[in-house]
Amino acid sequence: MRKNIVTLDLRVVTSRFRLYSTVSSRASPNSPRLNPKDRELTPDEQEEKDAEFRKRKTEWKRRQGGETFLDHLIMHVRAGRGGDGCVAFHREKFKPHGPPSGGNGGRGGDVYIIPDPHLTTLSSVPSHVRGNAGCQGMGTWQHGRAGAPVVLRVPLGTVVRELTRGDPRRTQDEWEAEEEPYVQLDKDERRQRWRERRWVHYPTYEDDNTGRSAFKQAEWDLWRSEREMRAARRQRDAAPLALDLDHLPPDATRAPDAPLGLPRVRQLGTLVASGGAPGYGNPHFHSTTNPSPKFATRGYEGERVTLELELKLLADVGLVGAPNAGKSTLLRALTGGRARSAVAEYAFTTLNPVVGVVRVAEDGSFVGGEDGAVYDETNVERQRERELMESGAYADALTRNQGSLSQDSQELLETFRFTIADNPGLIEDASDNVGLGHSFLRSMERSLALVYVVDLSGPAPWDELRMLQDELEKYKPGMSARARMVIANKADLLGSDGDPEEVRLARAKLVRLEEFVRTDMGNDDRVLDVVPTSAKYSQNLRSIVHKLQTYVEEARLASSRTQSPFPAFNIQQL
Ligand SMILES: Nc1nc2c(ncn2[C@@H]2O[C@H](COP(=O)(O)OP(=O)(O)OP(=O)(O)O)[C@@H](O)[C@H]2O)c(=O)[nH]1
Ligand SMILES: [Mg+2]
Repeated sequence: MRKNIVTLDLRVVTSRFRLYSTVSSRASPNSPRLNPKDRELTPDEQEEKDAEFRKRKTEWKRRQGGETFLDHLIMHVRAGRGGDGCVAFHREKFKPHGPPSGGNGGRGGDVYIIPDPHLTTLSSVPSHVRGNAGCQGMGTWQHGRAGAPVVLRVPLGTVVRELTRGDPRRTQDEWEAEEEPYVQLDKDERRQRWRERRWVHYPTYEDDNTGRSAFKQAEWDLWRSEREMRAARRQRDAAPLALDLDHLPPDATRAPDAPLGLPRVRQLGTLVASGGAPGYGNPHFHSTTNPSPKFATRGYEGERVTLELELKLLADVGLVGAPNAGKSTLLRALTGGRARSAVAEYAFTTLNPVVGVVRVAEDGSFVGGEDGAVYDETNVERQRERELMESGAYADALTRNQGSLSQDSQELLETFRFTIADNPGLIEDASDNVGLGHSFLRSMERSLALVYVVDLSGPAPWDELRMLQDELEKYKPGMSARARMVIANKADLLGSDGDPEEVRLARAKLVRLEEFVRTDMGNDDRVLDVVPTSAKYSQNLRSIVHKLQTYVEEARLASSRTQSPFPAFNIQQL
């Protein structure tokens, strides 16, 4: 009793303390005790803070040598374990020997995988996944709750492969893992262990159970069903999982004949590991010959699989260039500012590849590509936007829908569309993980065409170009053969003041670059196109889009010819 009072007192003290602490944390913002760090920042200070944060992030990422852009991952998945069955008997007044009433266990939780368009790298995807276990059955016929499914979200464009037996990176499956500790034991001991793992006995009845014929029969049945489960698992090995998650699953919907008002079914994606089978409660073993079964079974382990995840970005064209060449600016200009790629004057602004869609109309114009539109650094644009907002310029502005009406007419004429990927900057010796490394090039391996972006205002764009080509070759021999064009960006910086001498020098520089490309970079069958442009001021973008469209069309045609789903039609056979 004394002890209870002390506990009660303590509780009062803690609740008072809690009350006090909530009051003090809600102090008014003008209170002199407020931490100066919590003061609201002015927009300029906020901008500065953001820039500082982004720079620190870049530095951190550079120190990792690009290894934080994960496009390859080995994932170990374990589905949930099934819940154990329960041994219980019903108890009621005037009924001393009630019927068996132990509930079954719950099924172990499954593990599913689904593509998510909001993710861009595999770094947020866990490498070890465990499903939720099913709950145990309980007395009074209460079945255990099934384990909730785990849904793994991976970026759109992820390829999932199950590792098969014999692959050193694969971990044991559930049956192998269960047997491993007992390999050294003799037959009787193994049988004994198996029994311990599979059965739940009514307290003190274990020895009695094992001598009964009903138990032996149940054991034999269990053994047979287990053999079938093992065989089914082995069959699964023969057809390992292979998924190409490059399409979003259709919207979550009801079945067409479902009654109105029923909630929509949540999309779970594809099943990768199913949860373990649950154990049976003792009523399952009830029969005329065994009216009072004092045993139940335990749940099984869930499936264990090892998956290899690889992220392939689904871009038709990949931009390759040194840091600060203007790749992100170009992507934004080509997509009318829709692709959200950060642009800033410091190197390695882009940390992960970003994909944008270029939509081309019949007359060669493309959505958003007005001549002379300016795509400045992202923070400058944000600042300008904020100033407009504060000046009230948006008060009478058209809404987004009204504004896009004029664009809609253009979109109606859209005849071709392709995707283009902006990449982090590539520098010399990226293959030794300098800068951001070059692991991001893996996602470019399958793109139909590569485009070099160089800074024409730099001292020697040709050296930059040679370095880019060498790095591509170091990453994968033959990769540079996929390059089709050189974009000489920042042409606006040359001869901009109209001085004829400057203009002449700029022309000479471009001619020298073209000469270099023709003599040193072309392969036997084709010479790369060289196009001067200014991504920032949207100059000469139409011809770039036209050329890109031609490359993509050619490559799509070639690949559809090589992988035709229809066998060649032979008229002689008719
Ligand atoms: N004058 C001029 N400046 C440009 C042009 N294109 C880009 N810039 C500027 O060059 C700087 C770098 O541009 P980004 O687009 O971030 O370059 P990036 O190649 O994506 O750089 P990383 O992401 O760091 O590899 C920014 O300050 C841009 O405003 C251009 O055509 N003309
Ligand atoms: Mg960039």
